[in-house]
Amino acid sequence: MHILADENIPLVDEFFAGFGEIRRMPGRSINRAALENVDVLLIRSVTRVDREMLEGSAVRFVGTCTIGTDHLDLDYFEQAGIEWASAPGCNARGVVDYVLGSLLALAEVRGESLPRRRFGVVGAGEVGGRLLEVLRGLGWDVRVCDPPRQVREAGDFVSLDEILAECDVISLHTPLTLGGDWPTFHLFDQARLSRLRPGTWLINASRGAVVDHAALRDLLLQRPDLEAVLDVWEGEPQVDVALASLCHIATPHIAGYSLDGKLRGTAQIYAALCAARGVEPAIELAQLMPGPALTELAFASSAEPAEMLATLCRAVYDPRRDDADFRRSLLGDEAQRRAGFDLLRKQYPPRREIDGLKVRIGGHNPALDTIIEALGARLLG
Ligand SMILES: NC(=O)C1=CN([C@@H]2O[C@H](COP(=O)(O)OP(=O)(O)OC[C@H]3O[C@@H](n4cnc5c(N)ncnc54)[C@H](O)[C@@H]3O)[C@@H](O)[C@H]2O)C=CC1
Ligand SMILES: O=C(O)C(=O)[C@H](O)COP(=O)(O)O
Repeated sequence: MHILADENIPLVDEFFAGFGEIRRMPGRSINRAALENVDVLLIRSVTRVDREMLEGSAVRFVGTCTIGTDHLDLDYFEQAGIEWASAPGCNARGVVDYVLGSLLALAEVRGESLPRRRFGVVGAGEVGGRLLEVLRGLGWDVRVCDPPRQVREAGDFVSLDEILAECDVISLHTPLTLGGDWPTFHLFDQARLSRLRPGTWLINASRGAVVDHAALRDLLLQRPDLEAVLDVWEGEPQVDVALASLCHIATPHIAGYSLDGKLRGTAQIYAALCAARGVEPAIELAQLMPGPALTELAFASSAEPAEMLATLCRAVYDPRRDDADFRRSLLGDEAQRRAGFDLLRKQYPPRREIDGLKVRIGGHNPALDTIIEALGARLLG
């Protein structure tokens, strides 16, 4: 079996060497010509895989080590009988940690208390669903908009109009879709953006084109009361530099880049290929996952809850560092900026997830216990 893999997929040898010969390439360079004799294609989000690329090739399995599938022509895969797999939920926790870090940064700079805000989560799947759980666990006021789920199940869902009218933090977690009943391309267009409540914070760590970038740029120029956090960009690796300079946090599509999330993505595709080939999985992620550098944090029971929350989150991940690195990369010309976008992602330092934390409290304080539980961290006895 011949496997072609994006060079940025970690642990490819450890998981896939038993299947055959592995060749690696930069994901953006994978094209039709590169597929000669390739049976299995392992990619990330930067490789568009469609009929034009695959027709006439030997590829019979496409695995994307990502949550998103908007870079795949799934209708064509179905027609052509090509098996495929994505990695649902693999890096969802990383995105939640990114949103938490962004909220803490915004609260600090605006001098605001997060529990006083009303949060709107748009899209409550793997990422939005986990975010919702954490925010509600913290006792914060959250509204959820997810029309596809709303038609399938009971729940306290609200419309997008209600989110716009009632929420002053809006976090977007939908897939990027062009068709269907609830398309999300430019879901936040000029008309919807203009309805943001005074002082709203808008966070997009889903896909760039869910927000109309030109409209957001114009709005931010007119409305200094608003704050934006963008991890994803229309047309990335090209970035609207003027828009980035207006954002409070701007990052190069790394919200989900926890080490745990990346390794889980590879492991999920390995499991899917094993299932597709009728092979019993022989490799376990737990054996390959390194231990975290930060093993434990300890607080006195007199710790102030809001400060403990910020300390816990920032000890594991603070997106302001990624924001600073990204802004420096935007100082070059366009070619340098595009290269910088990819390089920051390729050389991303290991980052762990907040729910892997172990926390010790010296004494009893139920408010602190609630925070630890909401974050999914482990309270040590
Ligand atoms: N920035 C990053 O590093 C990462 C970004 N992502 C992106 O985050 C997004 C969410 O990922 P998941 O939660 O795993 O996806 P998911 O498919 O599990 O959940 C998406 C949810 O959005 C809902 N939805 C669909 N259309 C909607 C609409 N018009 N309005 C409101 N809700 C709608 C769906 O019903 C579903 O519940 C995707 O775009 C994914 O590609 C995922 C991981 C990392
Ligand atoms: O999983 C997803 O979906 C994401 O957005 C990933 O974080 C994207 O990572 P790359 O595949 O672009 O490395």
